[in-house]
Amino acid sequence: MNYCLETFFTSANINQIMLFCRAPSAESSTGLPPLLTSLLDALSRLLKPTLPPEIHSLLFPAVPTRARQAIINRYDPGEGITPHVDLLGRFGDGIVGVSFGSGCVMQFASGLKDQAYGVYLPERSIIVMSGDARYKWSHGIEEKTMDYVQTPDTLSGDAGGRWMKRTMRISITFRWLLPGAEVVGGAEDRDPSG
Ligand SMILES: O=C(O)CCC(=O)C(=O)O
Ligand SMILES: [Fe+2]
Repeated sequence: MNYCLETFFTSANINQIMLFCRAPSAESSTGLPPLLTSLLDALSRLLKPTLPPEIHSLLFPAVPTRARQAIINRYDPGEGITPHVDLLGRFGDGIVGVSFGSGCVMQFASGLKDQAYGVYLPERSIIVMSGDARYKWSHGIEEKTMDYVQTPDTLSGDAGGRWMKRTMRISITFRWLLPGAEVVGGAEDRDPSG
């Protein structure tokens, strides 16, 4: 969190940073900053026991052959992101992200099924999107300063949920760039889905 604030979010009007890294074999690739590389290593380690092996190797291949993007978003309380599916023409399957500083509810909606769910992403939690979650469901964050959350202790009883106040949240999300998509430029590069 402090690294991001000191390195990237040095002024109030910067709230999104994108970093790109080519596949290791590519010439002139400097790679991601060491802190993000260590974060990826930690995610790989932490998720190994829980993710299905094919999803784990999709996210953390032994030898990456594709270019990767890290997108870092900063949200002050009350800010959010419009529901979207990450750009189909730019990003591949397998998205992994971490919340820092604050939790928030992420809304998932499926137009096809006419269904919507809010999922609380606690601070320091990891989210993985793949398959239908990546392609068929939109995700977004409502512009709120608090989220009403049912916690495990309230789910079963009738005590209801709890209001969780948002503080500044920084998310770091890693996505694969589709072949050719590592060539950056043009108006579409700044959009709600990054
Ligand atoms: O802040 C987040 O966790 C989500 C960011 C996101 O969906 C995006 O940048 O495409
Ligand atoms: Fe997204």
